Amino acid sequence: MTTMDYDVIVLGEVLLEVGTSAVFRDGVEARLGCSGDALNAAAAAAAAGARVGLLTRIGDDEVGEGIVARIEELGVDTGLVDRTGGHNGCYLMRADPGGTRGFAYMRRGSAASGLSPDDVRRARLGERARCVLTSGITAALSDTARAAVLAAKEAANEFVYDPNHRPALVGSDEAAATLRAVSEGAKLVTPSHPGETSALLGCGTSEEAARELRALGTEAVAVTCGGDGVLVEAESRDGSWRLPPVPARSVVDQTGAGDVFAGTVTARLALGDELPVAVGLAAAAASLSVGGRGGTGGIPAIGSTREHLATSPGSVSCAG
Ligand SMILES: Nc1ncnc2c1ncn2[C@@H]1O[C@H](COP(=O)(O)OP(=O)(O)OP(=O)(O)O)[C@@H](O)[C@H]1O
Ligand SMILES: O=C(O)C(=O)C[C@H](O)[C@H](O)CO
Repeated sequence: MTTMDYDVIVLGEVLLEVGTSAVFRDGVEARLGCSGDALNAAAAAAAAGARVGLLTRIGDDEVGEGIVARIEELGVDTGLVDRTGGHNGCYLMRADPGGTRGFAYMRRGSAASGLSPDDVRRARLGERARCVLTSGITAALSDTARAAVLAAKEAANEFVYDPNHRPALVGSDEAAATLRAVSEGAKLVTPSHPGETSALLGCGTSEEAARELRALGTEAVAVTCGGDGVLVEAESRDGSWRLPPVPARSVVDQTGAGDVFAGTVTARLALGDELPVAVGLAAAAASLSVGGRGGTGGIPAIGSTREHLATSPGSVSCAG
């Protein structure tokens, strides 16, 4: 096997994150961070042991400097980052005491919304990465960003897609069309249930959604069901199988749990784990991540993830 520069390249936008525990008003206390589904997933993939590059555009200003420094601090390579003109995207994130969140975006016209197939061509994904991970949020940034997602699907050796539907960014018909366009031949698709399975696939159960995506030609599907575990359907198995929930030690903020799942499972598959092992580790990492604040606040190192999975009731083996 030839040596590649990266195990995983993640395509998407990094956002400034302004986190509060109250509805926004003048003078409310807030916590500033860096997040966005692409960074959350890339950081999780790096924490899971992969060599990860982020393919994105970041504003060529002081805020952008801070964002690049944070990406590197999270163990993610910035060699594919284009420091371009324009402002960085931002979002207000409110986490209620139970961990449920609300988002408000300020990202229209952001630097990363200029992502295009040219960025994908320049990155030489097929030569440089075992696996590419991107999402419905990336495709919703702009028409050119959606084209970049489609180009990434074509160029990638292996392609993982997290539908991450955000109705504030894109209508469900367009998001569903993108999901259908990228599903054929994808290595893995990770919709969440019931939100995305119903809005994008019109399915009432996780099993139905998994079957629908498999019929579109996806090699494997992992439907994430919040605290209720993960439903997996793959080529190599008879029908579907369900990973029991990996109970969280504490639930502070569920923002980014799905991104941590997607980043971890992609990393572990790229590193050669079998699907059941990769899914188990991803669920354990996501379960730990809800104990921290913000999209990158609670991402565990792989050792803690393995230990958490091993001590979870009904745990599956994570050897290897
Ligand atoms: N309360 C919880 N307890 C344990 N594990 C959780 C909990 N919430 C989420 N998880 C883990 O995270 C995975 C992803 O969660 P979920 O299905 O809510 O993703 P999501 O809606 O895509 O999240 P996001 O869009 O914020 O990234 C779940 O399958 C589960 O493994
Ligand atoms: O990337 C985005 O658009 C976000 O909404 C930021 C959040 O961290 C992300 O959605 C959590 O999954």
